[in-house]
Amino acid sequence: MLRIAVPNKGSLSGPAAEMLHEAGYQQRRESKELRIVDPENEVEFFYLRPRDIAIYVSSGKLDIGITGRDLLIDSGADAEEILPLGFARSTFRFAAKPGTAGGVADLKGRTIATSYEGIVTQHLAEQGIDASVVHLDGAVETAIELGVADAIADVVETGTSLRNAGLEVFGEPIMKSEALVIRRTGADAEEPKVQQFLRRLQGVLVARTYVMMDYDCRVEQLEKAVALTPGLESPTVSPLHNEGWVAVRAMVPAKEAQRIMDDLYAIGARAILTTAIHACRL
Ligand SMILES: Nc1ncnc2c1ncn2[C@@H]1O[C@H](COP(=O)(O)OP(=O)(O)OP(=O)(O)O)[C@@H](O)[C@H]1O
Ligand SMILES: O=P(O)(O)OC[C@H]1O[C@H](OP(=O)(O)OP(=O)(O)O)[C@H](O)[C@@H]1O
Ligand SMILES: [Mg+2]
Repeated sequence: MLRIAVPNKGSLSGPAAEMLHEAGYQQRRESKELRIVDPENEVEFFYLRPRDIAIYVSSGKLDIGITGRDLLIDSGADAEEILPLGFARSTFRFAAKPGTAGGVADLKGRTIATSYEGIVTQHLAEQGIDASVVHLDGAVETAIELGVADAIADVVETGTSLRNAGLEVFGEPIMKSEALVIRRTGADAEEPKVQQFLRRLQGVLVARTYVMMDYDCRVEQLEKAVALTPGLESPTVSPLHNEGWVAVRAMVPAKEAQRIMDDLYAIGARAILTTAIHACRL
């Protein structure tokens, strides 16, 4: 049975459960459940604090886990990413009151509050900056106002939390994060159960990113049309009863679907339809 760590709270937990559900796995019914077994799929899910997941996975007691790249790196645990999942995207940045700091060099001798002490300490060491780091559990934006720190280092997504606290980012982003599937560093990459799990999640990612497009076009326009919709391998082209016409079917990126439909229409394609993909194995 494959043993998988899943975030039990916070920004990662809802989207992770949703993705696992879309991949056909049973998920817990109520938020207090700590562990469930999905016998049909031969997996067991452990609902753990997002921060602890890399540590469990690195211990080898759990095979894989879902966590954020920032949490993985911050933990210092001996685990590595094997599949980025495209949700909980964020950057990790320094921020301070406007005008107090222009770059990381200005942090020399200052105090920085953060919930990600590992990332910040490592980054400051790499930059050769001697500064103090204060660990806080959350809501670090308030630390400056209350005089606990001169600057903060925190997760930034929309920037709303910083704006609300009257703070401004400075310096280059320290890292970009998103949700990941992780495993113990150097664990068997070919393990069939792990591979099957990854294929299912990849199927969800593809189903979310692509739509299926169908259209009819004149044979003379086929080359131009196929250049607009090359598909993943190559589009399916079938004859139509009307001579001189073909039906074409190809996967296209969902974000580009409307533009592609306009371009196909402009070269004479008709009956252009898109349909959602619910699941797939490439
Ligand atoms: N507003 C956000 N937008 C996108 N990702 C976020 C956001 N806040 C946190 N994350 C990501 O979520 C992960 C942190 O999860 P965690 O549950 O520890 O914190 P949280 O989502 O802030 O929840 P809480 O602080 O309420 O416990 C990190 O990978 C982080 O990058
Ligand atoms: O740039 P934004 O879109 O505002 O998102 C970033 C904020 O979201 C998270 O805070 P959360 O609400 O989880 O509170 P926390 O600080 O207690 O973790 C994170 O710690 C930032 O404060
Ligand atoms: Mg938080």
